[in-house]
Amino acid sequence: MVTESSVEALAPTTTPLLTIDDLVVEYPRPRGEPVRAVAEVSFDIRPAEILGLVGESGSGKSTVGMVVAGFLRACSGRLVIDGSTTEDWTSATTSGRGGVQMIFQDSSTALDLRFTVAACVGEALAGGGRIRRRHLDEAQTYLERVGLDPELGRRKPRELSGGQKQRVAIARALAAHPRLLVCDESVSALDVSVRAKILNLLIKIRREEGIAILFISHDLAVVSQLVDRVVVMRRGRVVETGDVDDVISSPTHPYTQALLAAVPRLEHGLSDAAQPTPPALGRSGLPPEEVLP
Ligand SMILES: Nc1ncnc2c1ncn2[C@@H]1O[C@H](COP(=O)(O)OP(=O)(O)OP(=O)(O)O)[C@@H](O)[C@H]1O
Repeated sequence: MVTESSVEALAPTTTPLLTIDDLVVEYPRPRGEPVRAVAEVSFDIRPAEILGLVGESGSGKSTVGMVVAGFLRACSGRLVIDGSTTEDWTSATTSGRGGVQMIFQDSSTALDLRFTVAACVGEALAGGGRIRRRHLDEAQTYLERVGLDPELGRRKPRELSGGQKQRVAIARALAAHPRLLVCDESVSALDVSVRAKILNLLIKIRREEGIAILFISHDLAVVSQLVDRVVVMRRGRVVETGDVDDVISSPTHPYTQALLAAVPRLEHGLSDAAQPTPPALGRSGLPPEEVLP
């Protein structure tokens, strides 16, 4: 378990957990030129850091997340994760990349709806092998870790609420012992109070388990509550990167300024008394406390 002081010791001079250099991704088309979705994207993620990836729809965020998680091949570029370099993109597989787990907006896509909740988590513990009694028993501890009653393990995913399903998806991801969690619009479909609870859970996971998180969202207001640093993408390219406090208080790129202007509750800064106070993140490198409502 990573303690607060050890997380502090990891930031920010430590070797990055993940480095992406000059990533280029194209989607082939049956006819005509391929679609270039991502061009020359570079950034890194430090151990136990929460990095936000923001931008409007179609800016390439999910594409980057899918490459990081190993579900999609890049055309060129370099990805170093935990010291091992990927340049041969033909090695990307549908089973994803070791050490990285991805959680989507619709958790149903990651859960086998025929299974019980315990079996969905147990499947990850079984590592592709047969799900045994001990995996189902151990699954209960993972359900508890994400704040679910282990009794829910007997249900099928369709018998759960959206927030509960998202917790199961997180439990399943944790069961695979990732170093990095890619969350792609993972809270976007949830109502405000459930969303806050899931954000708090991600904060707890980072604090207690030292897992880094790449948090993909079009919603700067949500991102500002959670992340240490932010990468802003537009039309497949990175336009701005920085500590979230700096980017929100003094955005340098006109596109970031426009994105911020489109978020009324951030317009007058994070200290707006009408809004929940976001955690003091970024500069200190300290893990945040659970301050969300
Ligand atoms: N399978 C695909 N085939 C062809 N083009 C694609 C495919 N998937 C995405 N694209 C294109 O790649 C670009 C980036 O898409 P991507 O989904 O990565 O953006 P995004 O920022 O995650 O958007 P959103 O927030 O709407 O999910 C877009 O122009 C999109 O139309």
